[in-house]
Amino acid sequence: MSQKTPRNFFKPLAIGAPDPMRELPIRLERMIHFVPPHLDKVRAKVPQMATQADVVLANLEDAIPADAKDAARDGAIEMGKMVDWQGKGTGFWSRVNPLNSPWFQEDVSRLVLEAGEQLDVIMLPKVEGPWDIHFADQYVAQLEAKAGLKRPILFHAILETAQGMALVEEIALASPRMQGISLGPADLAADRKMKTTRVGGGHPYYRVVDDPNEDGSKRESAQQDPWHYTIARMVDACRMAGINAFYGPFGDIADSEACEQQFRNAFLLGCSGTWSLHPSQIEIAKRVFSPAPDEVKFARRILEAMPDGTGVAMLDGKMQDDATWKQAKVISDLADLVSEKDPELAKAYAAD
Ligand SMILES: CC(C)(COP(=O)(O)OP(=O)(O)OC[C@H]1O[C@@H](n2cnc3c(N)ncnc32)[C@H](O)[C@@H]1OP(=O)(O)O)[C@@H](O)C(=O)NCCC(=O)NCCSC(=O)C[C@H](O)C(=O)O
Ligand SMILES: [Mg+2]
Repeated sequence: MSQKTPRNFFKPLAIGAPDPMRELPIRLERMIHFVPPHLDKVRAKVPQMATQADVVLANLEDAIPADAKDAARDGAIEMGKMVDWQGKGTGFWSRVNPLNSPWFQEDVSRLVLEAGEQLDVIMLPKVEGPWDIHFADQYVAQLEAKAGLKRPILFHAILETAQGMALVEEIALASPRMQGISLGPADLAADRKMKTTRVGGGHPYYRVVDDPNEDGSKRESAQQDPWHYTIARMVDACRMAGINAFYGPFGDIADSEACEQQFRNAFLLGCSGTWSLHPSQIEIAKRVFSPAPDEVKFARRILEAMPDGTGVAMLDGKMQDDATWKQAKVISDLADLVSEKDPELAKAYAAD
């Protein structure tokens, strides 16, 4: 047997560690905002970021130079103390270095021992299979016990290798700590030997061409989304495991239009949120990952038309039944969550 028995699945992995969560906390996580914590100037903006973003993440991995890893770790721990994260309702996460790096052990031990009370989620990069989650799970349980934590720290895996992709379902199910999974399009592209230097988004050469025209005139063509299969599979794995799927980074900070479209495709396919690498992407993510007022109003009309969620109804010429009721519930529940945090949108959702 390669799986734990059902009774053992929810047992703490170390004596004195907190009980694993049976249900994930319901949180609004439209964007995970990346902060380079070794930069004093950017770290000073963290209290302001905490009022704007749903989640603020101290990044210790890629984009942090090797000679700044210690300073980034110190900065991450300071970030934990800069804000009353739980009081504010903003998530505080950190992305640690990979398990095979010289930094992983100290990243995790210092974060859990010195900022464990504040830390909601550890983001684990380059997860290859469930064994990576099991190792980190056991290690964090020991540290939680040592720190006397009462609330378990959750895990978020990044899909960045072909092997991780092939085992995404097993990764999603590996531990009750699993909160979600993000796409890491830059590392995944490299590992798959895709021919691109971009961080997410489309590519001008990835397209389909219309059939030839009889008059020999120029054939139309359109760009396709090279991430469609990956995101759809990630969403299925996550939702099967009862955890959340996230898009990931969009590296062309200047191209806000393409960023918005990539985020929107991910939202429509089932993702809960994305990453923001620059303050300008926070607003884009907020716009995209909050349902549109028109959609919310129509969803609520469906719920009202079928109060017990069964039967059939017609609304504006469109058939509604038990399945569309469930779709409407997804949108209406998300709107309720957004409304708790965003009075402007709450008003827009309530307006006639
Ligand atoms: C991408 C950046 C290096 C751009 O920084 P900069 O050139 O300073 O941008 P601006 O001049 O436009 O900045 C305007 C002001 O905003 C502040 N700023 C910039 N970024 C942030 C931020 N993330 N949080 C808070 N504040 C920020 C600047 O300091 C300016 O302030 P002021 O001077 O007072 O006006 C930079 O945005 C950055 O470093 N972003 C994070 C990059 C990152 O984390 N990359 C790693 C994640 S993606 C990845 O790892 C790939 C993935 O794993 C995969 O495999 O796909
Ligand atoms: Mg990466």
